[in-house]
Amino acid sequence: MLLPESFAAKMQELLQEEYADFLASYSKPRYYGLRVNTLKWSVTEALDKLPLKLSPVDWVNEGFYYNEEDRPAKHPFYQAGLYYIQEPSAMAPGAVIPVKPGDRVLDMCAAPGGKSTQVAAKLGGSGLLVSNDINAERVKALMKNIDLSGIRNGLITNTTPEKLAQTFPQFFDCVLIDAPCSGEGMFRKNPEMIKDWEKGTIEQYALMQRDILDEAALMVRPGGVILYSTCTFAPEENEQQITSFLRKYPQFELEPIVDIPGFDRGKREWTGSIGQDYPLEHTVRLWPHRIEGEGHYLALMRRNESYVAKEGLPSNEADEKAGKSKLEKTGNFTLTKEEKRLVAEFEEQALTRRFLDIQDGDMISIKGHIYIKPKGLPLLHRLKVIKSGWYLGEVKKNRFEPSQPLALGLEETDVKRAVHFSADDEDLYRYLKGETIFRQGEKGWTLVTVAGFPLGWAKQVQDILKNAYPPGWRWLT
Ligand SMILES: C[S@@+](CC[C@H](N)C(=O)[O-])C[C@H]1O[C@@H](n2cnc3c(N)ncnc32)[C@H](O)[C@@H]1O
Repeated sequence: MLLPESFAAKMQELLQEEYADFLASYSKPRYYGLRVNTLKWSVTEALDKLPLKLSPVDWVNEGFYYNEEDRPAKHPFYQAGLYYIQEPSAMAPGAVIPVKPGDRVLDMCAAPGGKSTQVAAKLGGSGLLVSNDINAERVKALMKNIDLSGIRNGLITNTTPEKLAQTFPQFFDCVLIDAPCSGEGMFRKNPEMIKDWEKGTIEQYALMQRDILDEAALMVRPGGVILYSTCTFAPEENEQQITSFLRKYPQFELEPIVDIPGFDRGKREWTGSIGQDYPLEHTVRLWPHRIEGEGHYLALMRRNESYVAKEGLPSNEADEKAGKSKLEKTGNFTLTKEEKRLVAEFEEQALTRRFLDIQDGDMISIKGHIYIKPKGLPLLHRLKVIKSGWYLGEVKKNRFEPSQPLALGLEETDVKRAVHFSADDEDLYRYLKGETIFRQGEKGWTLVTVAGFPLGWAKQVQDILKNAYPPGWRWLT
């Protein structure tokens, strides 16, 4: 691989005697990884049932290497959200972030959802995950991955960090910033990134990262953490960025990231004189010549409990009032009597449980689209909200139509009717392609599964299983 000359020269200067090994790593093939989605099954069950040759990634219990030719994204288990395809080093931030069930977590730069889906598994269905990205196109992929993974306690937004900070002052236990960066660590995985790098973007990225970090600082509760990560080697975006942050926000302190064989420590010496007072060796560097994965940097910063905050928006009554009146104008979120009746009718016909037994949240209607919205959220009127919790389906004229995220967030035992296909059943492939399937069954909405794991809906009408697999999800070949 031909590396840009100035990049190579800078890395040689930084790495010195290690540079030869670093350079040699670019002649080796990249690694392929997947992460088991423990919201849906355990690692043991996955290892037992996945028809793939897997070997463990050292730094994440759910992470595995697979062989490229096995193409796990082409297996129906992928369509059931049983694993996420993720570059092994990219699993590190989600592995080290100290999220526990019940936490409130913000993933500020979330698309396409690698870290969000990992964090959601750590939350185990409780607490709140807000996944945001500023890029509307990328948010579509984020939404699909959140849906696929069966995440029910997630809010997806497409907004600026500034607006997030106005909405969520000192709100989160953990804020994850998987920052936009110059991407030097991804040259081997994606050589296209070299072209972007050659446009000379390190300084621009460093500014963007600084702005994102500024807003993040406002959203962490005392005692909470920020996990900052990049996939670049440039000290300007890593140790130097973190040093500037710590100088500006003395209420934050670096916390050591667990020692994992092969991980290197952040370097004070790469900050000139400014970083000398900060324990940058608590931060972590992943190098392609030291581990089986690409380049990354991680820093974990905890907000001091006892620090008296001057920042953060105090609750402002006038502002709350304006927000409420805007919400009232844009739609009343309480279900109408008719909507309640139709949702209850669906529950009665198709499910073994009531929605509100399944998750602790409020059922809301946004123009007939029914969600279970996580409890305890502030007013969201400043934000472009893409998805408010678990999307159950739509009330149409005289009927309720269940959604794809509903199917993927259910368990086999939650439904009255299901058709179970094995992974090699030809009818399963017909279903995934959107075709009608001829088979007998009891009339009504039927969950379709692969080996018991939900894939989507079909509607049994006489001897036909009418396919409700969403057009955008269908297999084309
Ligand atoms: C490294 S990628 C995130 C990858 C993602 N965390 C994952 O694991 O799949 C960085 C993301 O930051 C987003 N981004 C860039 N500037 C942003 C900003 N100011 N606020 C929020 N997101 C931003 C980009 O659209 C991009 O999707």
